[in-house]
Amino acid sequence: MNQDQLKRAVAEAAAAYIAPKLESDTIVGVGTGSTANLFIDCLAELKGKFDGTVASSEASAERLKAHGIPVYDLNAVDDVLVYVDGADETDAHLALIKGGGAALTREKIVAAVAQEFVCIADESKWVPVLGNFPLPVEVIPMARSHVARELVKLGGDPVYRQGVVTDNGNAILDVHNLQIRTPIALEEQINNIVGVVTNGLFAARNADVLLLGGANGVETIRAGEGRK
Ligand SMILES: O=C(CO)[C@H](O)[C@H](O)COP(=O)(O)O
Repeated sequence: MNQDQLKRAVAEAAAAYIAPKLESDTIVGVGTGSTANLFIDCLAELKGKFDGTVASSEASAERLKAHGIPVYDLNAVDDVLVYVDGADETDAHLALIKGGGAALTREKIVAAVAQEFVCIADESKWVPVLGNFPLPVEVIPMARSHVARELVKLGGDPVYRQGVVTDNGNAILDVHNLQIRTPIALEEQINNIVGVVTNGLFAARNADVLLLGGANGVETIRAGEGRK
């Protein structure tokens, strides 16, 4: 299977994973990116079996609405049963790098609210140590140079993502050349830099379940259990 087929397989697996949990009042959190888009298409098949969704980006909200799936403001819902989203990298603890699609802040908010975070990824995203994928950091535009200098002090090489404005009106710095051996500590350290909105490490709130698509099909990996 090529990468697109693997993405489709994990999207279908996610729909099958959540289907038995859905009730008429269920709100599903929906992520952003090409894998999440395929999940949205699968979710359309389950329309009517749940109440609606909250989306982690304007792009995902548009795709959901195009399928006729209700999209709620997060402030209007009490509970998100499950959040399904892709990732740019995952380690064996299901700590993630996300934000390749610049939606990291809203993704982190919906993941924080959700009872369960199901990550969907193809095998290329599985890494021994996070950091080969440049770590996205969302910054308030006027703080961009300050934050970049602080990121250099942490050993990274920040690169301004030209021409990208997040859904929140902010800029993205992609931090290259980090070997992230203590993701929870680094996530906190970067978030403490004045001017940072958030960074793409999902380590303090990692995924609970990873549906990983590879040559042998889709593996279900639970946080704390490792790969069988
Ligand atoms: O974090 C994200 C968007 O901000 C995506 O989940 C991540 O970039 C993976 O994208 P794709 O499924 O297209 O490989």
